[in-house]
Amino acid sequence: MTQYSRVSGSVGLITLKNPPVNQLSAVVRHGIVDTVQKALSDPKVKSVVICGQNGMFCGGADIKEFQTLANMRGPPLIPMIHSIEAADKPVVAAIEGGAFGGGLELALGCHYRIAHSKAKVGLPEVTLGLLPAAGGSQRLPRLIGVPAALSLITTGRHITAAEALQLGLVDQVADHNTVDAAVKFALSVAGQSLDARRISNFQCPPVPNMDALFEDVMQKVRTTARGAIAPIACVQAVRAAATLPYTQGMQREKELMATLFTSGQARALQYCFFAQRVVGRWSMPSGARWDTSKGRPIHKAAVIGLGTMGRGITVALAQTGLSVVAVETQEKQFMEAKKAVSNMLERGAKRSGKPLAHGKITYSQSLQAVADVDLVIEAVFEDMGLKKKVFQQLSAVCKPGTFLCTNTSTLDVDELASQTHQPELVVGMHFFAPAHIMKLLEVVYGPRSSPELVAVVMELGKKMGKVSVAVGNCRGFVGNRMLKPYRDQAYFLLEEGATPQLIDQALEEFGFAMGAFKVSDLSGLDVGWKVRKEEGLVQPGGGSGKSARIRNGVRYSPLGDLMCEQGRFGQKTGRGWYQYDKPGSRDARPDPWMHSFLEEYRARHGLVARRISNQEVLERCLYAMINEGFRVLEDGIAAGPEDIDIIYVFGYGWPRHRGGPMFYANMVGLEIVLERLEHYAQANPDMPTLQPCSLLRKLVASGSPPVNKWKEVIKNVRSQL
Ligand SMILES: CCC/C=C/C(=O)SCCNC(=O)CCNC(=O)[C@H](O)C(C)(C)COP(=O)([O-])OP(=O)([O-])OC[C@H]1O[C@@H](n2cnc3c(N)ncnc32)[C@H](O)[C@@H]1OP(=O)([O-])[O-]
Repeated sequence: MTQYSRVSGSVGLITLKNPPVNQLSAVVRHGIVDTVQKALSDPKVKSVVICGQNGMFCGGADIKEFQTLANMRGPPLIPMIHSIEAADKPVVAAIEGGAFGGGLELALGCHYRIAHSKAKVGLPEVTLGLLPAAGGSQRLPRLIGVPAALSLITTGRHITAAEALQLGLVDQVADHNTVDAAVKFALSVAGQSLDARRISNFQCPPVPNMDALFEDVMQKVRTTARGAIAPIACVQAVRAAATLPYTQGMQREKELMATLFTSGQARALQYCFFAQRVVGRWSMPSGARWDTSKGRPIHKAAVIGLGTMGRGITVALAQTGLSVVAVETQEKQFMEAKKAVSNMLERGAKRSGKPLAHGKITYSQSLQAVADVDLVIEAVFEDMGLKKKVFQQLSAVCKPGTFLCTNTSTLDVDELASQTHQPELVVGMHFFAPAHIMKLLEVVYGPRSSPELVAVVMELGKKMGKVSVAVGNCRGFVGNRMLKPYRDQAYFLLEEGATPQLIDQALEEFGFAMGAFKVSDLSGLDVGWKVRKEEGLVQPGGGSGKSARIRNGVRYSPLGDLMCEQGRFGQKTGRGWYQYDKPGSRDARPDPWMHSFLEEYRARHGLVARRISNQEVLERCLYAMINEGFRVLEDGIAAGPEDIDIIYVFGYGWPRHRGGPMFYANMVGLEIVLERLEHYAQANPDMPTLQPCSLLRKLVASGSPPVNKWKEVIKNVRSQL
């Protein structure tokens, strides 16, 4: 797992060999300790180079080893890195590919660092609920200063070799063979004094107003962390580096890490890391899979409809380098969209430093312009009649074999597919607004969709930098289907005595970016109203008598309809569940009007307001959503709990440090979730979404296995259906 050789006569070359990313598993740490010892005791060796095989320096500690402490055998990282730093022969890190986490900490223990120009480095431990606890939190601020170290350690962001050179994190950047460059460099520094190269001996560069700096950073981090504890511990560790001698700083680093390491948050974040990779290995109920289905290259794509979603999708496609035909038939929208897309591209280029992608887009007002494209994404208004028409036209205009995709967020993808000559070439591509920024893409296949098309779209998603999750077709797919019972419970709680701000506060304290009512104001109450009207659910004035709060035999809250009747559509009208300074403003303030509106509503329906606790808000909203998640699994709409969790983390603002709804249910305890659902279902027999799903019961009966073991139980439940 580590290879040792002597090169150029006097350089000991240590190569880390542990695919896929040369992670520092126990056997690699053993290898490093042994080979460093060998090099230092060999009189012929005057200097040492450490590199990684296959163009990758090191991806850090082996995250799989964190799952159980028992796995963490072998030499610990800290003394291993100390012994490298204390060596009396120069040690040079040759960084190709990347040096992340423990990998960068290893490099910081070396006396010199040479990076390839395409390499990236970073300390991403915070994203795994940890901190750089192999001396990284103490060495990095000593090397590059407190502000830059705080920025890297609290965000975990990866930086380029050029930025690392500018910060003084690496000493040299090589354009060609980095190992050769490092060997040459090692020969040139052999025999030189290392006193000034041991970072642990450095003082942190002084910072004016240090207390104010840390207070400011801590405040910002607390706001963005939304309850995550690792970013806060990272600030505390860097503060220790800035204020304490190295050994005491290391002690603080160790104490902070001990708290984080065993926290549920670290488990949740590490679960998310692996879940994100699991969803890439998609499968369909037909047995088609990611590794047996091959796509074909897409050279030219089209977007139909240039409203908000269509514009974002056009930008996302153009930024991958594809040629894009952007079609909008309405003159006014066409002109506005051209301008908006151009602005979005310019902003994107500025942000990323990548060249502008203007030339990639051709605009047209005619559907005929898409005749020669390989793939079309329809993004017209969310109306089944309109979408059906577009699909009929596309089927007639496009060349045979063109993949047709719809950006619908809830409508039936199979019904749209049935409008075309080749229904197997139709899938859903459910983007989230703004489509060029939001990471999630739900790829919705139907029973007839070809695996080739799913492979094409999953690959395209990857190129656009999306986290793509393949899911089956049903109303709302996975994300919006689970959102409905969550939102319904929020409405019911309002009827029972809560306020929008009480509910939102409970959800935001839990870690959601925004509570249910702020989200509703942002996306517009009129959107759901239109859908409910089409479904025949809306009664003027909300209806009267007992039936006003019942539709199709189940509980219904007309509150949203009443709000819309008053023109309260949310941010766009300056009034919604909250009030805003002016239409379009984002600063939500509680609206005293809401108090009398709710009181009057409750009086009309004979409801007596009661005190609602935060716990009840969380249990009712989240467990209803989780219960629907179990139904999604039972129905085979999602391949596994990881798919659901990744959808919620990347598309719905679910706090990543809580691992996604299904992981969270497991953390709470499935038996507790079941018991609370039974309790609420009994109290509300007209709310079927609170009736515990049979899969949840089966899992509890099977001893509540961990999430990664659910698939077995799900298979059994499905085979009995
Ligand atoms: C005291 C302790 C202090 C130190 C703490 C740390 O170092 S914490 C660690 C700090 N380090 C990090 O947080 C870095 C985490 N890693 C990354 O960010 C990226 O993997 C990458 C940028 C290194 C490569 O991106 P890419 O898109 O080229 O590739 P990809 O992402 O698809 O991964 C390929 C495969 O490698 C696997 N795997 C990867 N890393 C690890 C690991 N450390 N371990 C185990 N496995 C790892 C990954 O699961 C996947 O396996 P699969 O699914 O094929 O079976």
